Amino acid sequence: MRPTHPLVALRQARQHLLEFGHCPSGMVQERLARSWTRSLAAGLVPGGQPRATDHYSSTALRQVLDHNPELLAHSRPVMQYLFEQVRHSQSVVVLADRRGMLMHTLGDPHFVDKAERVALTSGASWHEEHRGTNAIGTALAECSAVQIHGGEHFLERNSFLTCAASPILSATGALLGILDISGDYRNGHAHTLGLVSTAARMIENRLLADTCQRHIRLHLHTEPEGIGSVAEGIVAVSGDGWIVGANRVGLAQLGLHTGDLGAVRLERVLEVRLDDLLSHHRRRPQQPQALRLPGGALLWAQLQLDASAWPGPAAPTAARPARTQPTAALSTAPDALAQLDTGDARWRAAADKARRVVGKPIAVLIQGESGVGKELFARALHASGPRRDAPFVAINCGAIPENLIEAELFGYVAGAFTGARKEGSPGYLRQAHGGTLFLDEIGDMPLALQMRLLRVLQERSVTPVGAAKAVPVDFALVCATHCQLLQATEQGRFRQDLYYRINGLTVQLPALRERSDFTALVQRLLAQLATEQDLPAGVWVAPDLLARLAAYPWPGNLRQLASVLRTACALLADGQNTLDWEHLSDDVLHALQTPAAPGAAPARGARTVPGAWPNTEPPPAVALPSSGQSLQALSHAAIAQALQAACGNVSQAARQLGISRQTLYRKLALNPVG
Ligand SMILES: Nc1ncnc2c1ncn2[C@@H]1O[C@H](COP(=O)(O)OP(=O)(O)OP(=O)(O)O)[C@@H](O)[C@H]1O
Repeated sequence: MRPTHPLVALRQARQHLLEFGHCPSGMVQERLARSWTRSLAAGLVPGGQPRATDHYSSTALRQVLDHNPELLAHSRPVMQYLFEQVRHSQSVVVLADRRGMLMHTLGDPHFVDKAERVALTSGASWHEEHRGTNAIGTALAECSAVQIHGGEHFLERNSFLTCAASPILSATGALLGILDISGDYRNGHAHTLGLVSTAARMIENRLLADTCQRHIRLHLHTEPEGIGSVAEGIVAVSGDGWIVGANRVGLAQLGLHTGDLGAVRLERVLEVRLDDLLSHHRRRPQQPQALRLPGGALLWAQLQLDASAWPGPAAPTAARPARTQPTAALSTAPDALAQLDTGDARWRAAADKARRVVGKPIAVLIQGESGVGKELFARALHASGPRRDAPFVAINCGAIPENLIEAELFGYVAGAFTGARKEGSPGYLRQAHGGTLFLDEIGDMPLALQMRLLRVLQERSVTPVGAAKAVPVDFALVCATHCQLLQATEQGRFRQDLYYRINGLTVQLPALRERSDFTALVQRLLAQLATEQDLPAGVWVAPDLLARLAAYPWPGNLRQLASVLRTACALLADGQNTLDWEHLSDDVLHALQTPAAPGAAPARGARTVPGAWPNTEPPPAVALPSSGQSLQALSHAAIAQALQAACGNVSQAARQLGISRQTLYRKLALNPVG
C-alpha cells in the first residue's frame, strides 16, 4: 500500500529513531519501524553509503545463477510480461535470490542509468544489512509483500525510488527469492504491489508444477471457473495420499501451514478418498469435482497427472493402452520414494532408477557416505513395491560381532552352540521371507560369511547353523555401503562373485553438501521434528543462520543436520518459532563460526551460498580449506574442528559430526588429523 502518513510524520519518526534508537509507535507502520530499527542496528547511517560488502563478485553471481536454474527459467517469462505492463513508467523489474542478491533485471532504458547509480544491477545486494530499508530487503526480512516509497527508504540516496516486492516461495514454503518492481517515486502507484504479488504467484505455480510433476496435483477453487486462474489453490499429493506440496492459496483453502506438508494426509482435510478422486478423474478428466471441507464448505477440484509419472489411462494425455498399466495399479501404487524427494536432481535420478526395478528380481546396491539416508531410501523402496506388506529386515553387517553374525543371519537349531536359545532362532534371512532384506555396511561382512551369503543368494535357501536341511527363502535384496565396493574387490577384501550378485543396480546417493535442496530438506526435517517434539507448526531458521548452515560441509550428512536441528528445536523457548544462533550447542557454534576464506569458492560439485557469511566472526582456530580444494578437504577440516572443539574426545566429536565413532576412526585412519 502506498503510505498515507505525511512527509512530516516520516521525518519526525526518523528523527526520533536517530535520537532514541526506536520509532514512537503509531507514527509510521509497524513494519517500517521494525525495518528502520534493523537498519540502524546494522550500523547504517541515513545520509551515508551502503555497506562496503554490498556487491558480489562476478564469480559469486555466476554461482548464484547456477544454483537457481529453475527459479530463473520460470521467472524470466513472467518478468518479461511484467515489464510490458510497466514499460513506460520509468521502472525496472528485478529478481533477487533468497539473500537479496540481484540475479536478473529488465529495465526501462530511461530509468536504467538512474537505477545503475544506486546499483539496481545484477550482483548487487539489496539485503537490509547492506542497504537498509528497501522493498527487496524488507520483503526478505518480513517474508511478505512490501511496498517502500520515497523517504521510507532508510538510505537517503534511495529516496527517489518507489519499490514493490513480493517473496517467491517453493512448493514446500521455502523462500526462494524476491520479485520486485522499482521505479521513480513520482510514478509510484498503489497497484504495483498487487501486480508484483500476482506475478510472484504465477512463478510459484509454475515452479510447483515443475517440482511436483511426479505427484498428483489438485487444482482447487470455490468456483469451477476459477480453476486454472492465478487465484487457484494447488496441492500436490503423493501416490499414497500425503500432502507434500502446495501454493499459498492451497494451504489457506485447506487450513494448513507449510509445516504440515509431508505430515498430513489428504483425507484428513478433504472429505474424499484419493482413490475416488482418481476414479472420477479417469472417467471425466476435464470435469472438476465438488468436494467438501470438514466444516461443510464446498471446494471444486480438478486433478492433474503427468503422463510420464502416471502412465496409463489416468493421465489425460497418456496414449498407452490400458493393459500396460492397469487402472487398479494406479489407485493403489504408493510412491514412498517421492515422499523423500525434496528436489535434488541427483537424488531424484537415483530414485527414478531404483523405482524402475521395484518388484523385479534385481538386487539394488545403494552407495553413499554415512548418514546420507541409505536406509531410509531402502525402506522407501520396499514400501513402494509389491512386497510392502511383508517384513523389511535391516541388518548392519558392521555392528554384529563376527562370531555371532553367522547365527544371526542364517539362524540356528536348538542346542546348536553353547549360549544358543533353547528354541533356536530362524535368523534374519528367514525373517525377511516374502519381504526385503537390507544388508547395511555390506563391505564390513567377513570374507568367510560372504561365501555363505553367496550360496544363499544362488540357491535361494538357507541352512541354519546345526541343521541338516536347507529352508527355502524368498526376499528382495537391497545392500548399502559407504565404501567403493569395486575397489574392495580389487584389494581382495570383498568377493567379486558376491559383488556381482548384489549389484544388479547401483544407485549413488549424493552427500548433503552436494545437494541443491538444502532449504527444502531443513523444512522437511523441521516438520518432522515439530511433530516429534510437539512444537507448534511453522518453526523456521533465521536467514543468516540458514545461509551459514547451507555453506557447512556436513561430514555426517543428514544424520548430523537432523541432530543439530533436533537440539536447536529443543532449545526453543515457549512461543519462539525461529531457530537462531542461540539455539545451537557450543561445539556446533564453533564449527559454524569458522568463516570460509574471503572469496573462497567451494570444491567442484559442492553446494554453496556464496557470501553467506558477511559478518565474519573471530578467525578460526582450524581454517576451512580455500578455493579449489576438494570435498574431502572440506570434510577433513570439519573433522579437525570437531576434534578440536571436543578437546580430542573422539566420541564427542563423532556425536557433533553426526557419525559413528567407528566411521570417525575410519576417516582418521585414512586421513589423520595432525
Ligand atoms: N530424506 C530424509 N528426510 C529426513 N531425514 C532424513 C532423510 N534422509 C536421512 N535422514 C535422517 O538421517 C538419518 C540417517 O539416515 P540413514 O540411517 O538412512 O542414513 P545411512 O546413509 O543409512 O547411514 P549409515 O551409512 O550411517 O548407516 C536418519 O535417521 C534421518 O534422521
